[in-house]
Amino acid sequence: MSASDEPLPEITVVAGIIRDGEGRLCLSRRPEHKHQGGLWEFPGGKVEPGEALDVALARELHEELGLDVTGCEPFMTVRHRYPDLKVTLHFREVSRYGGEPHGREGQPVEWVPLADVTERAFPAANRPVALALRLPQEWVVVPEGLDEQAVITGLERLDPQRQGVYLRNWSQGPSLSRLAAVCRERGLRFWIRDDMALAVREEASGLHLSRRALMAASAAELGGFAGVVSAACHDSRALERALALDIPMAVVSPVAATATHPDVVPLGWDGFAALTEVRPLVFYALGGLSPDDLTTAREHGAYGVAGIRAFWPGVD
Ligand SMILES: Nc1nc2c([nH]c(=O)n2[C@H]2C[C@H](O)[C@@H](COP(=O)(O)OP(=O)(O)OP(=O)(O)O)O2)c(=O)[nH]1
Ligand SMILES: [Mg+2]
Repeated sequence: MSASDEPLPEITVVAGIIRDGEGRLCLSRRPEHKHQGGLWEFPGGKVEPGEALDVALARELHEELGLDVTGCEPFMTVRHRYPDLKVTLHFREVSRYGGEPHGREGQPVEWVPLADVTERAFPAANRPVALALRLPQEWVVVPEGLDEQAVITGLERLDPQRQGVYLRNWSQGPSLSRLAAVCRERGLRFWIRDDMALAVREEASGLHLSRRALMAASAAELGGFAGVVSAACHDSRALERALALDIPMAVVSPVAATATHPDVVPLGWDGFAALTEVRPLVFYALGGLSPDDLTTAREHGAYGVAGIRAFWPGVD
């Protein structure tokens, strides 16, 4: 057996997304002599055998930063293969803690504004998490059959902190400019379908590629887009295509059965997890879900949930 055939060591790590009152993130710098030394990280460390993730995170953040963590929720999971090590990184949002973080092991610790986080040099596994921090946890597809005024009313009720919107059926046609203006004015992140020139012109936050556009796209062309490109994916072929094009976000469906596609076999959460595992993208789960499925989605490799009617603000 040659060295390259030997199985890589594998570790499970838990790391904290810790914010202060101004929304800045707590980052620390890894000591030079450690794996990925000198790079910035979300504080945390290895999970011990049989240890629950919450317990491991509280222990690590106490050891490394002197924090007392009393609440945390799943944020996202990234699986990454370094040349010398396979890591499963469970990132968790720290929702309640006491104390002020300080480097108890001599490591530099800083509060970094969200806009500056991507400037820091991170280990390669952190790429999806650095992007996810800037993305909404709910990706809302505008339902069909509404008139323009009803869409505007809905857009005005979405929460820009938590939600982004896909102007799917409105991506072409005369209403688009008016709807895009409402989104920009409200600071609501919005995606346009397939047409990159239009997405640039409307200053869209994102360009969402249907399967057909995904298969036809070129990396050179997409590289010129400053926003976030996402891809509609139903199978590993589409995901491989997205990876080859360096697309950072994928909307994977259908997780559950939907009325709109009764003939399609749903992935189920296990199928979703199998499809997304070991692929360094930011995933949204779509199909038969509601906003209440966020935690389940995050436990199966997604960062966010996507949907149509169950996410669209009701008109009362
Ligand atoms: N904490 C943390 N580790 C990360 C991140 N990104 C990333 O690739 N890693 C990798 C680097 C390491 O291989 C591994 C974390 O292991 P570690 O050496 O910090 O573990 P530990 O805190 O338990 O330290 P030790 O007791 O083994 O010295 O995960 C990240 O954002 N935060
Ligand atoms: Mg550590």
